[in-house]
Amino acid sequence: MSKSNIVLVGFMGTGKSTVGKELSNRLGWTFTDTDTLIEVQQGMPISEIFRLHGEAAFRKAESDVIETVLKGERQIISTGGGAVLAEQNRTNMLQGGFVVALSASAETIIQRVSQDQTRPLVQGNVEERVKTLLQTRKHAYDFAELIIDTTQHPVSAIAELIMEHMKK
Ligand SMILES: Nc1ncnc2c1ncn2[C@@H]1O[C@H](COP(=O)(O)OP(=O)(O)OP(=O)(O)O)[C@@H](O)[C@H]1O
Ligand SMILES: O=C(O)C1=C[C@@H](O)[C@@H](O)[C@H](O)C1
Ligand SMILES: [Mg+2]
Repeated sequence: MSKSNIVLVGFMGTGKSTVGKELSNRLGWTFTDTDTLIEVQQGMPISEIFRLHGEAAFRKAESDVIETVLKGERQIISTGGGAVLAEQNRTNMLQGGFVVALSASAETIIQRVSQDQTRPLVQGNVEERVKTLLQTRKHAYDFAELIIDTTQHPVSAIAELIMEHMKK
C-alpha cells in the first residue's frame, strides 16, 4: 500500500474508535483519535471547549491537529464527526492516508449515541438532533475512498474489509 495511514471518518457513533482499535491491533499500527488529542492538548473535554471557546475555536484546533498527526505514519486515525466539513481537512486526509468512511442507519446511530450524553452537538432531544445533523451532512463523507455501512456488520468484518481494500 502506498499510503501510510488509515483515516477513519464518519458521523458520531458509526464505529470509528471501535473499528480503529481493532485495526490497530491487527496491523500493529498506532491508534490515534483526534478528539482525544484535542482534549489532551487543551486540558478539558470537548464539551467544555465548545462551552468556553465556541465551536469555531474547536474546529481550528481540530484542523491543526489533523495536519500535524498526518505527518506521522503507520497510524489508524479516528477523526471527529465534523472534521470532514473543512475542505483543507479533506485534502490533508486524502494526501496523508487511505480515507475510509463509516456509516450507519439513523436508528442505529441514535441507539449508539444515546448511551453517551456528553457530545455537545447531540444534547437534548437526541433523536431530533441526530436526524437534523445527518440530513445536513448527507454527502459530507462521500469524498472517502471506501465507504462501509456498519449497521449490520460486526467490527471484525469491517476491519477485514478495510485491510482487503488496502492491498489493492
Ligand atoms: N459494528 C458495530 N456493531 C455494533 N456496535 C458497534 C459497532 N461499531 C461500534 N459499535 C458500538 O457503537 C458505539 C459507538 O462506537 P464508537 O465509539 O466506536 O463510534 P465513533 O464513531 O468513534 O463515535 P464518536 O464519533 O462519537 O467518537 C459503541 O458503544 C460501540 O461499541
Ligand atoms: O460531529 C461533530 O461535529 C462532532 C463529533 C465529535 O467527534 C466531536 O469532534 C465533536 O463533538 C463534534
Ligand atoms: Mg470515537
